[in-house]
Order: sequence, then C-alpha cells, then structure tokens
Amino acid sequence: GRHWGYGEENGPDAWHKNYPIAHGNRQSPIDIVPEDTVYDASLPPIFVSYDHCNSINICNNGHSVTVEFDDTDDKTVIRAGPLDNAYRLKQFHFHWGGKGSQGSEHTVRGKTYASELHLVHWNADKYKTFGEAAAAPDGLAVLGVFLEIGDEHRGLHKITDALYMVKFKGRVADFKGFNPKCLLPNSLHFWTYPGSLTTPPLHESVTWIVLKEPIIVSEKQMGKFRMLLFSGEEEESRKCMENNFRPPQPLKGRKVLASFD
Ligand SMILES: NS(=O)(=O)c1ccc(C(=O)NCc2cc(F)ccc2F)cc1
Ligand SMILES: [Zn+2]
Repeated sequence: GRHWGYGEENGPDAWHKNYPIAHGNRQSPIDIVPEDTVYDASLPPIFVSYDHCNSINICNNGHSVTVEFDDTDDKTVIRAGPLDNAYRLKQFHFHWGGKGSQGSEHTVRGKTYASELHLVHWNADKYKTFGEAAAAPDGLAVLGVFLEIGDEHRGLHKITDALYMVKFKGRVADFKGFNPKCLLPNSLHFWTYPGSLTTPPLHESVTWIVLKEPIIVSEKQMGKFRMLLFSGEEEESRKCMENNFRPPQPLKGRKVLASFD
C-alpha cells in the first residue's frame, strides 16, 4: 500500500520516493568494519542513568513493538561518550528477522545478528520537544544493542510475556515499571558515528552509539516477536511482523569512532 513498510512494494528500496533523504550523506544503518574504525582515547565512556526509570506502555505501531517512557524530566538519560548534552530516553524498540540470524540493522564486517534493540533518546537540553529534536543534526542519540541467539535472557521475559497484548497494529497496553538497564550487556564499549533514523522520515539527526557486546536471547524468545502482526485486527491479510530492518547504507566518507582499542 501507499504507507511505508517492509514489503515488496513499500519497503526500504521504495522509501526514497516519499523520503528523498533516503539517498542522503548520513543515512543509517551502516556496516561497521572494526579495522576501519578509529580508536579515540579522548572519547569518555557513556554514562547511562536509568535508575529512576519508568516505562509507561508497550505499543505495536505497525512497524515494530515500542516501549515508551515518561520523558517530562531528566529521570532517564544517557550522557558523555560522544554526546555534549544529556539525552532523555523516549522509547525503545526492536528490529528482527525471520528464521535464522538475519534481523539486525547495523552489521559488523558483514555479520548480521538476529535482532537489534534501539534505545531512543533526545537532546532535551537544547530542544523543547522530541519532534523538534528529531529534525536537528544533534537532536537524537540512539543506543544500539545486538541480540544474539543462545540461552534465554531473564530481562527480556517481561517484554516477550507482554507481546500477546499488542499482537495487532495500533494496540497499546499498560507496561509500567520496566527498567531497560537489564537489557544492556556487561561492557559499554561502543562504536559511534553520525547517522539517521532507520525508518521514515529518515531524518539525519541521530548520533549512533552501537555497543560491541551483544546480549544473548533464546530462539523461543525471538519467536514471540514474530507472533506480532504488521496488520490491524480489522485487516483480513495477517502478516507476521518480521524482517522489519533496513539494510546497511553507504558510509559516504563518514568516520566511525571506537571507544576501545
Ligand atoms: N530505528 S531508529 O531508532 O532509527 C528510529 C527511532 C525513532 C523513530 C521515530 O520516533 N519515528 C517517529 C517520529 C519521527 C520524527 F522525526 C518525529 C516524530 C516522530 F514521532 C524512528 C526510527
Ligand atoms: Zn530502530
């Protein structure tokens, strides 16, 4: 249909028709080639302050499943690393594949992971609303975490057990008290580069911070994401929500910095 998605007609290769920035100079995701990254010893570690964190709801927006947060004050922020300000957590969501290990958006030397978690933050020091920040070159910071298949992840259970409530596009359900700190790996070593939203409107407003260490989740847990539907309850065509990832985009001369040697 007309609206963008991940299908044959409306997928990533067609997005440029309504969103010409798709062919811009700082598009995301990218393939990260560790040998080509630059270790920057002056890059401080990222500082994740998720302690007074409170999720509000979980939502199927027809493209992914999103957990939203109260971003009316600086309760849940990331700072430091490549960032000059504190960036407030607004939501997190996932991208994933079908069977097998495709599904992540960023890749590492061509390696894809089964899924990728995006924790979306906005620069509330400089901008009044998320929408305003999302249109500014230093407006957003997204923390990317790879998900690899292995043993089950104890923190992910709360999310996969809630997915039945938002099976259909447009469904929203209460989802309070979830702290995404439990979804972070042990190491906060990261790569960082200037990029974009990986879905329309594809705004070039994201400082990407991609963690090197994946978290491990089970195939069973990933399977629960694939029970979600792209389609609404009233639609007759029931399409499983899977392969909702954009492939890597041209680097166009950008430098990828590494926080570790
Ligand atoms: N996959 S990703 O982490 O890169 C990503 C993060 C956030 C959004 C988003 O907020 N879209 C809606 C949206 C965009 C705007 F630019 C302004 C408002 C708004 F709701 C899209 C993609
Ligand atoms: Zn995303």
